[in-house]
Order: sequence, then structure tokens, then C-alpha cells
Amino acid sequence: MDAWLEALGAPQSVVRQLTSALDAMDIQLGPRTHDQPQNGVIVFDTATPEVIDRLREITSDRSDRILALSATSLPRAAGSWDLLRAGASDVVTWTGEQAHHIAERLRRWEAIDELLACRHVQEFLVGDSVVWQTVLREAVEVARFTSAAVLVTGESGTGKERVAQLIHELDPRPHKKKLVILDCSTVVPSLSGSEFFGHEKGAFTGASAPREGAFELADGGTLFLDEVGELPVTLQAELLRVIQEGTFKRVGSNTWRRSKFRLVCATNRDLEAERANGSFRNDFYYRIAGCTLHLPSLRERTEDIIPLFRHFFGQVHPDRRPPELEGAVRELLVRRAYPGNVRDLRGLVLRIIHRYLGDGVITVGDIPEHERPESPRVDGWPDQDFEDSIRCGLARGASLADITARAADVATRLASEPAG
Ligand SMILES: Nc1ncnc2c1ncn2[C@@H]1O[C@H](COP(=O)(O)OP(=O)(O)OP(=O)(O)O)[C@@H](O)[C@H]1O
Repeated sequence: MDAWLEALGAPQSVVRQLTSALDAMDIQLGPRTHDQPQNGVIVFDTATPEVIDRLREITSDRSDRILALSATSLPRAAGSWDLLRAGASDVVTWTGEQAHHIAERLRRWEAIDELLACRHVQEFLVGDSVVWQTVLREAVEVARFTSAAVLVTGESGTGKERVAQLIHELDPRPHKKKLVILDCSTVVPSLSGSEFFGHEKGAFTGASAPREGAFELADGGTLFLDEVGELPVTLQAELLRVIQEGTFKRVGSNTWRRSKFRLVCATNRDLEAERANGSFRNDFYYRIAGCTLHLPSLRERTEDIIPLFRHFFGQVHPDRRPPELEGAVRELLVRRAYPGNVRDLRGLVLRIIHRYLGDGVITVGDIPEHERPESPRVDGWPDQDFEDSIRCGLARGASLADITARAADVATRLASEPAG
């Protein structure tokens, strides 16, 4: 395998030692090329501001993974954190004996990249932006190389359920069973025991036959608890044991059963805030969040909008090349607010496709009437900041009425301020 190497003030002897040790393990270090993201090693003497700047520069536009290798002294703790913050993925000090560790690290990164680049993953979770590829890479790593419980957070429609599906697919357990999905927001409190743990015949009125619950069904596979933030605190307490130990009793039974499952949970709620105010249990949180993945909103990755458009077009017309977009259509797609994120975009694309006659460029005429900008811009008003504020409000869940009321407040206050 290949990886790049940059030496920033490191002794040549260390660079030579490292290069030949890795070469003996079949890893060739070369210069950093400027096409695809690649993994590499930066060797430096001490973590100077130049090293930090260089790391930032490399990781600002490409999702390279970088091992920062300090050639002489152990970087001070603060130095290590600075290196990680600037974009390094790992920090190691060279004492002449870490070649093996470095080789292992680079090999794992390469294995993850191969999975990430495969057609299935790229078409299942579309997006080339650095922020998206970075989180996707984390998902691939945790799925393939750990059995950790994963908590996926992010606004509605950002792809949390799809990430859960991917984690299950990439999980390398032998004889893996199915993915069981349970939407916690639909669990009726009086039937929650049965939903999660199952029940025996006659356990309660209406229990005419025994039933397996979600934990039992997920034995050997993955249990995806969607909308986990909706679980009442009392129920969270009841789930602690099964999540920690894998043991549970069906409702109406005294027999302990065992289930071995991987747990993936998702929520669009702010569990940090809910833990702080006591509406989400800390002990439950620590059990479900062995690893957390935060999915970015679509407004944080607008460069993925056009690729997603093409993807959704391809879903409807698998045999056709996605058409070109007229400039105004492209601008509308990229600048529009998507409170429902990718789901919202998908809905818009479908509405456009329904109107599209299926020949040539997609033009503004293919945009449904209610999606068109309402009024022409007059002398630069409303300006971009004004639009951005509204978009931001909508994205945070404010209604049009909230925004109008707020705008009226601001206008009244400004009108009463003395001129100048
Ligand atoms: N990166 C992506 N590539 C392709 N399709 C995507 C992507 N992200 C989301 N989607 C599509 O967007 C829709 C919403 O995705 P998903 O249900 O995974 O979101 P979610 O975050 O779980 O939403 P919610 O919080 O409302 O449950 C689905 O139709 C899914 O196929």
C-alpha cells in the first residue's frame, strides 16, 4: 500500500528509518499527490505553529487522515491535543520502535477507505463533502472494527436510519442475523414491556399467544431503536439490564433469556441538554452511546445537494442519465432551506421530476409553482442576510408565524430608535 509522507523539520535519520521500516512491511511512503484524499504521515521535530498550520491546510479541503509523528520528544499533552484539533487522526512519538503500530494504523485506514469507496456505500449514503465523508468514515470504522453500541444524532431527515442500516450491513459478525427496527415514539407505554421483552400466553388480557419482543428478535443481529429520545425515563431504567447484560424476562415469565445483539440508537433530540435537566438518564446514555455519530444537516453540506439530486433522479429513472440543470434551478436547489434535510430535498426532486417532460435541460418551468421565489428582488432587497436569517429560523423549527411575529418586533424596535 501507499501513503504520503511530509517531513517538517524532522531529522533525516528518522525519516530514513521510518521509510525503510515501513517499506519492509510493504508500505511505500511517497509525496502527497493532489487528487483523491489519501492517508499520510507528517514527521516533525516539535509541534510548532507551522506544523499545526500545515495540518489545518491539508485537512481543510480534503479528508486525508494523518498520523502526526513527533521525531524527537514526546509532545506535551497540550501539543497532542492541538495536533488532533488541527486535523491529525493520531499522534505518535518516534522512539525507533513504532513502525509496527504505524503500519497497523495505516492498514486499518486503508481498509476503511476501500469500504468507503465501494459503490454500494457511495450510492447508499450519497455525499462527497468533507464533513459527510468524515462522518461516514467513522460509521464504517465503528461498524467494521468494533461491536460498540452506536448513538446516531442529527436533525430529522439527515439519514440516521440509513446509517443504522449501513452499520448492520458492514458488521462482520459471522452468521449475523437481521436488523430489527423499533420506533420508540410509537411504543404505547402500557404495552412497552411486551414490545421490548415479549410476553407469554395469558400474561395479560389479550395475550392469546406468546410473542417475541424486540430484544429477542434481534438476537444475533442488530437492534435499531429509532427516536430513542422519546423513551420515558422509567422505561430507560427498565432497559438498563438488557442493554448491559443481554438478559431479560418476557412479560409473564420468570425465566431469564439471553440475547446477543448490537445496539444502534438514533435521535434528533439534544440528549446532552436532556441529561442536564434530568429527562434522560445518564446511566442509560452511557450504555447506548459507546460511540456517537453526529450527522450534519443539509445546510452544512450544500455541495452535496446536486449529487443528491442526481441520485434521486437515478432512483426514478435508473436507465437515464440525469439531465443538466438550468442555472436558476441549480441556484434554487442549492439556496433553498431544507428543514427536513435530505428527505425534504428528495420530495422536491420528485415533484420536479413529475413536471419534467423528460427531454433536455431541467428549467425553471419544471419547478412547481409553490416552490418558486415569491417576489422579484427590488434594488437588492430582501438581501442575502435577510434571507439567511429566515432560512436559519425555518431550519431551527420556527413556523412562518413565529418568524413574522419576530420580524414585526424587530421592525417596531428599529423604527422607534433615534435616526442615525
Ligand atoms: N446521504 C443520503 N443518500 C441518499 N439518500 C439519503 C441520504 N440521507 C438520507 N437519505 C434519504 O432521505 C430520507 C430520510 O432518511 P432517514 O430516514 O435515514 O433519515 P432520519 O435522519 O432517520 O430521519 P428521522 O429523524 O425523521 O427519522 C430517506 O428516504 C433516505 O433514503
